Amino acid sequence: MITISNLTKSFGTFDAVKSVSLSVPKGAFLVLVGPSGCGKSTILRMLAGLEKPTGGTIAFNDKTVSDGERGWTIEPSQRDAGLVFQSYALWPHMTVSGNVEWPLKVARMPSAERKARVHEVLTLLDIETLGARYPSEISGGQQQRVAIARMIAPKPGILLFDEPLSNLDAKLRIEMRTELLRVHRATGATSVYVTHDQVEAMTMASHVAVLKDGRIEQFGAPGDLVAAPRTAFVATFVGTPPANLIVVEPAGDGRIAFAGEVLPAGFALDRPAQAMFRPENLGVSDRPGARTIALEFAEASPVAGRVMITGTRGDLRLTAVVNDAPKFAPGDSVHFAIPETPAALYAPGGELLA
Ligand SMILES: Nc1ncnc2c1ncn2[C@@H]1O[C@H](COP(=O)(O)OP(=O)(O)OP(=O)(O)O)[C@@H](O)[C@H]1O
Repeated sequence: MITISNLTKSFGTFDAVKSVSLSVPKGAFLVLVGPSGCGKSTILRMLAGLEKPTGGTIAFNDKTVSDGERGWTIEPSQRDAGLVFQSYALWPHMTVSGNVEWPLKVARMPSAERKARVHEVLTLLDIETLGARYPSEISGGQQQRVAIARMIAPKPGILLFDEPLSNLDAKLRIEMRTELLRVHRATGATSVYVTHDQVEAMTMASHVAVLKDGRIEQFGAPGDLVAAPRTAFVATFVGTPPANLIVVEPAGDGRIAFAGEVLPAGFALDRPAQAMFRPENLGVSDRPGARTIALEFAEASPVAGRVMITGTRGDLRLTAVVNDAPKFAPGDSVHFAIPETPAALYAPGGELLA
């Protein structure tokens, strides 16, 4: 179990992490996701004990390991947490087995037990035949497996991952996601995983925290975030593809105005807002219709037997996912049909209205 309470971190006058609170049960796979600079690595480094919080506390299994108010933090090596970075940082002069055995030597585990444990984790990661090789003699994907084997060898209760798959090619990354989850389950540990890739977050997490500017925008199960995004930012950040957000203004007589168009609306609006429409709720046509708006065709791509069409006009960008669509060429007009009622309405500042 991990409990983070009012965690803050300032670098001089800059607040990188602002009063973050969340709690996950033992065995959870928590993903911290958000755009570059949102503070996710700083939170992970505080969990690892590499960085002292400015305020707030971190507890592992009800034991406080960092306390910002009192200004103390338990050493990284004493926290029962293992860390894997984006760069594998294996010791080049040691074999694969030597690398994995090292933390066990440091922990003074007897030799026979050490050898058995090394064999066990290399087998778990499917690299038991590579034990005698040096890091320069194995592939990037294999090196990352060794780094993970080395982290889990001493059986830490908390596994920390900082963008561990971002150096791998796309296919290997997808394979390694499944592998990592298998290892996570086999260890029974609680994992925290940092990524800027929302697809990775949504496919791997039991719990997701979406971060922006050092704050949690929303914390919950992946499905809940997609089904009910609490802020406009979350709505446009999660989902494949993410939802459309249109700035709308009241235009009198139950109508709304956006992007120079006026359409009848199925909802009351008395001030400007951001309306969210899901890609699967928009229609596309090569001809105008009753509730359509014309955008310039940008791109089309197949997604799981359906087709995703994107159009742009100035700042407005709409994406629809439909069963089939006419063939569009660059420069064509795509007429997007807009439902009467949006899936959600957000204030101009991003808070959920309805
Ligand atoms: N040691 C430091 N001194 C000053 N500012 C820092 C320091 N470490 C991080 N920051 C700043 O804190 C903010 C959060 O950084 P952090 O590395 O946590 O972001 P991130 O979400 O992990 O981003 P990325 O995905 O780019 O790694 C950034 O604006 C960063 O410049």
